[in-house]
Amino acid sequence: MKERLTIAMPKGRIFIEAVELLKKAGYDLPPEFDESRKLILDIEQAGLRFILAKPVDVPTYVEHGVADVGIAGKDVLLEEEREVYEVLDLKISECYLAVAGLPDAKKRGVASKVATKYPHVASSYFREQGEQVEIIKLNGSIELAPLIGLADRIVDIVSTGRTLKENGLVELEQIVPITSRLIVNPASYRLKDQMIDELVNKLSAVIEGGKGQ
Ligand SMILES: Nc1ncnc2c1ncn2[C@@H]1O[C@H](COP(=O)(O)OP(=O)(O)OP(=O)(O)O)[C@@H](O)[C@H]1O
Ligand SMILES: O=P(O)(O)OC[C@H]1O[C@H](OP(=O)(O)OP(=O)(O)O)[C@H](O)[C@@H]1O
Repeated sequence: MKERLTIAMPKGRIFIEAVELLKKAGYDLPPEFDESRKLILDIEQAGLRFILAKPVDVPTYVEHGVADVGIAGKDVLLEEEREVYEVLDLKISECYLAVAGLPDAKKRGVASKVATKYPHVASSYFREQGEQVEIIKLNGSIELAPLIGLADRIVDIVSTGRTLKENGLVELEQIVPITSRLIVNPASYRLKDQMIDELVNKLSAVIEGGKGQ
């Protein structure tokens, strides 16, 4: 039987750019890919199986080996710290993690509260800065926290800066630039090295080729 490679794809924002990248790399993805509500899609001739997961769960599927490879934002990889190899920067879904707050946030002083979807990244960052903060985990609408008095500052993704601006918040510090990465299960990397190398090489060619554009 032909060997099959299972790829964990993040639904949502990254999905469209990732599909475009795979198509440019020569993977003939059927039109149903863009429209389907199915969570498992097979491309028999190419020996590929795609599973569509919530972005934050992609490293979990790859760590457990039910997916051989996956596409995940660097933000998720930093937060989740899963046992996976990060093999390629796909240079898609660019954004960055930043500290933000109300314009007077820095003057607030001790017992500072920070709201975030990224408690691990945020606590490491403030520890490195030598600042003691209380981290409050939220799951979305992070910008609401300082407006409503739940926190003084937030750690969140910034892309266009529009969400901060429209809510009267300002960026205080940039933490780390973010792009999506190709991740690989360590055992799959040994057992399916040919298929994985082929995928990495084809994607690399597109990424390198796109640099000058
Ligand atoms: N403006 C942005 N806001 C959030 N994530 C972004 C942005 N731009 C790029 N990204 C990337 O996209 C990923 C999030 O994708 P998406 O918003 O679809 O998932 P999600 O946060 O799980 O969404 P939801 O919780 O609404 O399902 C992030 O991990 C990040 O790497
Ligand atoms: O700089 P911008 O281009 O405005 O993008 C950044 C915003 O987008 C994301 O939110 P998302 O739309 O994923 O909503 P949620 O996290 O609040 O669910 C992120 O958490 C910021 O709020």
